[in-house]
Amino acid sequence: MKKPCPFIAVEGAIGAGKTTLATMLAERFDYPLLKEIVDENPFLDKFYQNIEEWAFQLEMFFLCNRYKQLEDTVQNYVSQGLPVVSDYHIYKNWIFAQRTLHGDKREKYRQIYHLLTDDLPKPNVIVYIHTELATLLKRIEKRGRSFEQDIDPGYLERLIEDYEMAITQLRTQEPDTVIITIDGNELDFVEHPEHFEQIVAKIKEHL
Ligand SMILES: Nc1ncnc2c1ncn2[C@@H]1O[C@H](COP(=O)(O)OP(=O)(O)O)[C@@H](O)[C@H]1O
Ligand SMILES: Nc1nc2c(ncn2[C@H]2C[C@H](O)[C@@H](COP(=O)(O)O)O2)c(=O)[nH]1
Repeated sequence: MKKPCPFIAVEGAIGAGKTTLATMLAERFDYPLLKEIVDENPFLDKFYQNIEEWAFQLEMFFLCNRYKQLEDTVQNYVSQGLPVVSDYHIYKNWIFAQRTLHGDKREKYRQIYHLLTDDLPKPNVIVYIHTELATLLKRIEKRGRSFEQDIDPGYLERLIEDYEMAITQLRTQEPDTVIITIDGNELDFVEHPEHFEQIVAKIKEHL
């Protein structure tokens, strides 16, 4: 059977190395790169100062932006049979929203999330970087975004667990999606070219 055109998403918690790896993969495979725009987000700074107060605005902002980006990606690449690599999967909206929203607001968000995303094509390959808290903290510090420097380690710890659960669920809910898990503590694709080659080889098995 003919394999579908690659639509690869790199996922993992904050600072896992998604953008770095997605950029390297796009270059290696010569695929267009779909990248999250973070610096223009007007709510992130406020969100980290008061999560309860700003969570709904922030989650809706991410959802609307990603919906627009995904719509464009489908139109420009996926529906034309062209490959693409992205540094996120749309499902991450729901992973974060379940962590940051509660009660009525979560339910409203859930309905809007499904309305917007259920009928959109999803990535057929997910490269999931699993990384421990200590590594995430180091990378967040290295990246140096001021608003992320005081992130509660407890929040990151819970996100790591949320990601683990979400990936397990996706394996069951979407058995046709290839999910490649990378140990982000052991495999250092930045410092060790041979580690990057291992990741490329694993992906190639599924293309
Ligand atoms: N394997 C790695 N080894 C060392 N530094 C890394 C590695 N992966 C990413 N980084 C660095 O960590 C920071 C966060 O990486 P980034 O790709 O922005 O993560 P994410 O997109 O998952 O939030 C950046 O400064 C990046 O250069
Ligand atoms: N509450 C949410 N925060 C999000 C979401 N997507 C990203 N983020 C935050 C996490 C980082 O501070 C920053 C950039 O994300 P990276 O994973 O690329 O480091 O934005 C979200 O959907 N909800």
